[in-house]
Amino acid sequence: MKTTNFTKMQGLGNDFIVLHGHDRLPEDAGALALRLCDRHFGVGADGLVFVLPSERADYTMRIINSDGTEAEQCGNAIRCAAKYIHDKGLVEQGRSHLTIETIGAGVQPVVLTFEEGRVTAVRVDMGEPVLGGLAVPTTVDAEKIVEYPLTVDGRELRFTAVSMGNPHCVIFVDDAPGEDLYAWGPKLETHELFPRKTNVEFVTVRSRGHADMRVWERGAGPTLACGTGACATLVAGVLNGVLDREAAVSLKGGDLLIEWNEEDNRVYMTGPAEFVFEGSF
Ligand SMILES: N[C@@H](CCC[C@H](N)C(=O)O)C(=O)O
Repeated sequence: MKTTNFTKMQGLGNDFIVLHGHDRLPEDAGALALRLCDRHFGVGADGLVFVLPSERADYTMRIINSDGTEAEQCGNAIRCAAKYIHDKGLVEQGRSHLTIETIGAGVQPVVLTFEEGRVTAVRVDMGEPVLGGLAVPTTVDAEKIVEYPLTVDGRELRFTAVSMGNPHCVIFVDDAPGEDLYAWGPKLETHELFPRKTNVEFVTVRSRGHADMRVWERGAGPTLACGTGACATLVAGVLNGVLDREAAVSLKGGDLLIEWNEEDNRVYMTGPAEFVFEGSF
């Protein structure tokens, strides 16, 4: 029987099973993610991450959600992939600048921070945000997608749709940590307004430089952190005039520093990545 080695990693508690050694995404990647990500019958994770060869960058990262669907992009996973690529010796040791290709954001430059030769933090160029973008149908005017009204089960909400390569629906509320994600997450994720479904972020702004965010992820449910969600939150906060272009976004699993640069229009995310354990199946 064939044995495959894996590495369990996490970025702010958003956890992944990382596989390396395939020359392309396997055809059964979705089925494998469903089996391995299961927290009772498998290894347990929010997603399955493949570190693959790239013709345009140092490596390619592909991410399959725990429900078996592929996501275009994942902020926490790309930091984990960067640490994996360096610390496992896939590039020369001590090299601080890498490029990683994703299907949602193309070639993404990343900058590594080291302690005792090991990566502790990663700054990722997450690309240019798109207002609306693939988050909403083409029939909705992108200019109107800031604080767009939506009624779900009698609750009147307003959301800002931002694509960071993957779709996000950002909702500003009074008490994000108090939101019942299980009640509202699935209804918003699968709402007919979002053609490719959506990640859902509830956000409470604490100051112009700090917001609390809770997330219900498309294809994974409630996770402890979402990097692309934190980026979408910052962009939505700037567009709504409530956040500065650089802010800390506090998630259940910890904080991310997000910057939306005025000059190049790109979003930069900085945060940690860690190994958890190794195994085989
Ligand atoms: N946890 C992620 C996003 C993972 C993909 C997402 N569930 C989707 O389907 O778009 C992050 O850190 O960005």
